[in-house]
Amino acid sequence: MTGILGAVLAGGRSSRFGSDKAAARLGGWTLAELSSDVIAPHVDEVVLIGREHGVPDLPRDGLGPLGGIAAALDYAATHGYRCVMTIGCDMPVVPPVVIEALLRRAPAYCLDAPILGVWPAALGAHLLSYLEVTAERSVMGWARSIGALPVAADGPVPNVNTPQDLARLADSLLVES
Ligand SMILES: Nc1nc2c(ncn2[C@@H]2O[C@H](COP(=O)(O)OP(=O)(O)OP(=O)(O)O)[C@@H](O)[C@H]2O)c(=O)[nH]1
Repeated sequence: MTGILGAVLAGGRSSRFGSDKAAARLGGWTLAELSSDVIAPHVDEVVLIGREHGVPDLPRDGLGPLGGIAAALDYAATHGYRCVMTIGCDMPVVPPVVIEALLRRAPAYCLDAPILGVWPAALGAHLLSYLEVTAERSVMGWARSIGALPVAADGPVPNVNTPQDLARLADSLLVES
């Protein structure tokens, strides 16, 4: 057993964005690269999870981010990791203090952006049966069901869903999008 796997969820449809969000650029880097950089200092390895990325999703459509988390937990368990920190590829800016709070309280998720969380790798089987027996697809719903602690960010955690979100974030950081 080693430490923590970092998993950037980079699948989904990006329908509100209009093209693959993971590849959109902010200040010269892709959103997926920036989200990887957010968690990289806190984990042992970072992988991208999604159909066209490093670790494939579960072979089942329509699961959304929870399907990506299930694929990450499976990768973590089969590679000897104790737990997984997940982040969306659309979360390029997160205060380090939020990441540290999540790691201290694991299992825990960010109240303002529940895809950002730390989960024991051993929960993979639980998540698979949860996806079988419920129609619930929100990460927060599953997080509550396992008793994960909500961590308040106490500040903005920007989430890029639309080109306007990206433009606003670029303006606030004084960089190009
Ligand atoms: N691996 C994986 N990641 C996903 C999946 N669905 C969503 N995500 C990721 O989860 C995060 C939040 O996704 P959403 O914005 O809710 O959904 P989306 O499909 O990307 O975008 P919309 O079509 O606009 O809702 C993003 O980082 C997505 O890349 C999925 O099925 N698999």
